[in-house]
Amino acid sequence: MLGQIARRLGQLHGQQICNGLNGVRFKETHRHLQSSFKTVRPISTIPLWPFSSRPRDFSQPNSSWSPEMRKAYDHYIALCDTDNENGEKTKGPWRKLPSYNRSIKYATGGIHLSKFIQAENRLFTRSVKEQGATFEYVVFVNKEEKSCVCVFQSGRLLEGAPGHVHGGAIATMIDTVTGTLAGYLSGPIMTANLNIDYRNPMPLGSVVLIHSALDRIERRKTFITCKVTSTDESKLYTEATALFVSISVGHLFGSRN
Ligand SMILES: CCCCCCCC(=O)SCCNC(=O)CCNC(=O)[C@H](O)C(C)(C)COP(=O)(O)OP(=O)(O)OC[C@H]1O[C@@H](n2cnc3c(N)ncnc32)[C@H](O)[C@@H]1OP(=O)(O)O
Repeated sequence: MLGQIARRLGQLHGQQICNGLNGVRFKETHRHLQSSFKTVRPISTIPLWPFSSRPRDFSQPNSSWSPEMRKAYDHYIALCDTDNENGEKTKGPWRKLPSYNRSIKYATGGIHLSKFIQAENRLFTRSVKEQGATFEYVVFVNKEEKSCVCVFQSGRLLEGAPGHVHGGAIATMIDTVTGTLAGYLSGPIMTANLNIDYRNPMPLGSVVLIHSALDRIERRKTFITCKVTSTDESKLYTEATALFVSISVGHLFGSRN
């Protein structure tokens, strides 16, 4: 079978070159081959394993980010750990968290497991492929202060009231950011309670900061507070409190222990 495929590929390749011998297409094919050879990577840089072993981080800047989103991102990146010219690490109070399109990818080897376990599933906030259409966001945590900040740019598919962000989309982001902080501090958790006060309508396409901080931990309960503001923090859009309960992985499979 493999032999047949190889032979057929060889035939097709041959056909293309033979066709090219009859005129202009030869020059085109020749030019194409020449330029292809110029861009061929040295063998040492070609990965032996054809699948990437690193999941894609969806919270990297992309062309849909507005200058305001990029400015806020750059502001927090500058406060993260950096490598100076001598290769030494300079400690910063903030750390950028990666963001994958499935939670399973945070686990060691998760990128491979995700190809087998419910492979079609996607994290809600990362489920639309078109950049900028829904949720563009990046989360930074401050371990010392037990807080985090998310820079969030809403996309055109998140409309609720005309020209403004849907309350459910705002709730989604609040759940995501407070849940990320609770998980960072307490390990595996699930949202038990979310209280939201919508103070001002949020214009669609705007960039906001979602600030979350630990209120307290009581036994299995992690209480988080949250405020959503404009990037200069002059305008308050939303306030919330959230309760997360620590769970065992078995809880997701119906076990209560
Ligand atoms: C990378 C992206 C991160 C995104 C994060 C997003 C996270 C999510 O959206 S999760 C999805 C939404 N949440 C759910 O589906 C959870 C559904 N609920 C459950 O599974 C369970 O009710 C669960 C896990 C919350 C609690 O159940 P269980 O483990 O049996 O805990 P239980 O013993 O009843 O309660 C533990 C404590 O929490 C308290 N508690 C539980 N639920 C609540 C509640 N709704 N309100 C107040 N307190 C509560 C209990 O009173 C108890 O308190 P205490 O320790 O003082 O006695």
